[in-house]
Amino acid sequence: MARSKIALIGAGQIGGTLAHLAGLKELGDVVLFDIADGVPQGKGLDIAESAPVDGFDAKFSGASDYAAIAGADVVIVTAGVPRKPGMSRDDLIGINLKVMEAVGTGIKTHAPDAFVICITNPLDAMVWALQKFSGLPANKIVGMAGVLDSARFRHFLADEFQVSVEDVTAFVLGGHGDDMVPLVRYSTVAGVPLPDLVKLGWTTQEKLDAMVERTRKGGGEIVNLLKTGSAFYAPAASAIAMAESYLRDKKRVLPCAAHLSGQYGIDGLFIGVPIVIGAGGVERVLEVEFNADEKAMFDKSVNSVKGLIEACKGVNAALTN
Ligand SMILES: NC(=O)C1=CN([C@@H]2O[C@H](COP(=O)(O)OP(=O)(O)OC[C@H]3O[C@@H](n4cnc5c(N)ncnc54)[C@H](O)[C@@H]3O)[C@@H](O)[C@H]2O)C=CC1
Ligand SMILES: O=C([O-])CC(=O)C(=O)O
Repeated sequence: MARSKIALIGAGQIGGTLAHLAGLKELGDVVLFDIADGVPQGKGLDIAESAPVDGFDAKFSGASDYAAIAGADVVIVTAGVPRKPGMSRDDLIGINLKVMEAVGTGIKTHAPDAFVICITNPLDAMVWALQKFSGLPANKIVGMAGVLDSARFRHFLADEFQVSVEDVTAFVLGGHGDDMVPLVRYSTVAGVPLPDLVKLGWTTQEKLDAMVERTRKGGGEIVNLLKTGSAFYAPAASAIAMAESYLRDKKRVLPCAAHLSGQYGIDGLFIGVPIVIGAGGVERVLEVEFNADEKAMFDKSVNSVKGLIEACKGVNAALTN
C-alpha cells in the first residue's frame, strides 16, 4: 500500500517538530512548505538524515511552490507568525489572516481532498477563515487547540496527584483564548471526576482553581519564558494525534475546533468541542450537557470568538459572505 502524504504548510518551530514526529511515527511521506526558501528543504534533509539512526522509513522534501502539496492526504497549517511577550493571540489577526488567504488558495488548488488541521493563531478565527478561503467541506477541516489545552491541564493534574499522565483525562472546550473552558466535572483520574477527588482530599478546591487558571494562561506562560516565540513541542504532538486518528481511522474522541451547524446552539462558527476523528474526517460531534456555570463560561468564550470573526470580516470584506 502506498504511503500517505502529509503536507506541512509552515516549516518553523511547530512545522519542523511535526515533520520529525510524523517520521518517528511513520505516518507517511512528508512535504514541508514555507515561503522562507531553504528552510523547508534544510529541515527535511536534516530529519531524513536522522531516520537511519531512529530506524524509520519516510521521505522528506521541502518546497516553496504549492504544487508540491498536490495529492496530500493531510495538510497541517502553521504558516504565519507567533506572538511575543506582551501580545495576545488576537494581535496576530491582521498578518495571519493574509497568510490564511494564500494558504487557503494553495490548498483549494492543489490539495482539495485533504484533511486539514489548522494551528495558526488566533486559532478559532484562522480555521474559520481558512475554511472560507479553501472552500473545504466542514468535515475536512479542524483547528488544533483543545488537545493541547487539555494536555496542559492533564500535566498539571498528574503532577499534583503524582499519578501517571495516562490515567488523567481532561476536556478543555470553547475558544483557544484565556477564557477557554476547562471542564472540571468531565475531567477524571481513572474515571473519577475531579470534584470527587477534592471530596476525597486528593487536592483542595483552591489548588484545583489555580490549575484551571494556569491552563487558561498556559500559552502565555510559555511565551513569557521563551521570549522569542511560543510553544511548539506540545502543539506539534497534539496535531499529530489528530492526524494519526484520521490516517489510521482510530476514531479518537478529541477536543478540537470544529465547524458547528446547530450543535451547542451554534451555527457557522468553529468552536472547541469533543469530536470523533476517523477516516471520514469529523465523523461526529459529542454534545455534552453543561450546568449553568459551565454554560456561562462557554457562552463567554464563544462570544470572544464571535468578536474575532467580526474583526476578520472588517479586515477582509470577502469574508462577509
Ligand atoms: N493552535 C494552537 O494551539 C497553537 C498555535 N500556535 C500558532 O502557530 C503558528 C506557528 O507557530 P511557530 O511554528 O512557532 O512559528 P514560526 O515563526 O516558528 O513558524 C512559522 C512559519 O511560517 C512561515 N510563513 C509565514 N508566512 C507564510 C506563508 N504565507 N506561507 C507559508 N509559510 C509562511 C514562516 O516563514 C515560518 O517559518 C503561530 O501563529 C502560533 O501562534 C502556536 C502554538 C499553539
Ligand atoms: O500562546 C500562544 O501564543 C501559542 C498558543 O496558542 C499556545 O501555546 O497555546
